Amino acid sequence: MQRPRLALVPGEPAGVGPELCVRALQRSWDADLVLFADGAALLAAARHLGLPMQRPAPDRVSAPGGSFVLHDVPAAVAVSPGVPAPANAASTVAALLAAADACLAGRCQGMVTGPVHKAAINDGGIAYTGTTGLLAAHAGRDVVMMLANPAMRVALATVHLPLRDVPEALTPGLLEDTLRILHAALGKDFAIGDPVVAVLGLNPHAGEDGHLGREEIDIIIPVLERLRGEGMHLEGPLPADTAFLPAKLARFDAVLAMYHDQGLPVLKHAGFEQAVNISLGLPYPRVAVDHGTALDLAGSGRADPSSLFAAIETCTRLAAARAPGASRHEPA
Ligand SMILES: NC(=O)c1ccc[n+]([C@@H]2O[C@H](COP(=O)([O-])OP(=O)(O)OC[C@H]3O[C@@H](n4cnc5c(N)ncnc54)[C@H](O)[C@@H]3O)[C@@H](O)[C@H]2O)c1
Ligand SMILES: N[C@H](C(=O)O)[C@H](O)COP(=O)(O)O
Repeated sequence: MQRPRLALVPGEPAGVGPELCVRALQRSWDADLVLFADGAALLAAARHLGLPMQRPAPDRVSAPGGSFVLHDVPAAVAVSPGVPAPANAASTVAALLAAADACLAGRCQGMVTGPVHKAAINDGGIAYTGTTGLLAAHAGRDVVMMLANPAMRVALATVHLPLRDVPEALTPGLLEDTLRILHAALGKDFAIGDPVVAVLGLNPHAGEDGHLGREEIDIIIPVLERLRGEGMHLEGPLPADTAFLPAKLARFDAVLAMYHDQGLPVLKHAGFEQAVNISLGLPYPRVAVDHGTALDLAGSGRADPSSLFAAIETCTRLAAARAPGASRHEPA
């Protein structure tokens, strides 16, 4: 089977993304990496880290030791590590969309992204709630965010919303679409037959039979009953405070949390370094780091590249599993 070509996008150029990409370019992978980035910021990060980096040339292939293929998306103003410039919001988004276009056109077989600073993009005048939403709108698909590490997979019914907006956003339609996308991806991308999904309640103690909130009774339970009728193996709604107890978690292929901070603190606590963020439902595999821009570390050389490395490995396996004629295997 051919090695997949993966689009690698550092994300916010003033964050740790460029230096983590430079570290990735020192290693050999089972994929060819094509950088969609500001080449000057990458070269500056390499100089700063004292790592080799060859000037990109059109005929170059990626190889360990800093040789890389570049789709150059120059930043509007010089990059200063640790200080995002709103003027660079457009080029940060343009790099993500150029990589998405390469994936949609089949020139790349997957996308790996570093962290993006949501406030910097919005301060630059571009409405942006996250890269998952950007890529979903660009592809015209409904997409589900799922984070995974060796201990667990956690998908989210709602993502980057103010907490006060969550109950209203949690409609039967949204929940049903989310569960269908999650169920299909666990089968197609992760080769799990008849996956078991734990669905959390929204309220404390899953609403305590309606005494602590009615979303479980009015929204979640009817959707679960409907989808169970189609044969999906769904447990819940479970009280979130005990759903992650190891003995329970071991029975689930994935947990669906109702909102961002219901599920992600548990996952990130259990393994920040090895966790990755996978977009389910896109026409191509997209995997991101689980951490943010770490502006406090940018330029220090102390940022841990483990999540980016795990994202490259996961995306390589997902791309290989989707390749024509691929045998089915468990990719992550
Ligand atoms: N994948 C993404 O695009 C992504 C993910 C999460 C947060 N963000 C964004 O990043 C920005 C900053 O978010 P935050 O401060 O809440 O989270 P953060 O992950 O940037 O930082 C939280 C803490 O973790 C540390 N940390 C993060 N990455 C690290 C690494 N690779 N190695 C060592 N330590 C690391 C930081 O130094 C900090 O102490 C926000 O705009 C947020 O929305 C983006
Ligand atoms: N919710 C993600 C996390 O906590 O890791 C993160 O903010 C990035 O999401 P996007 O890939 O949609 O930007």
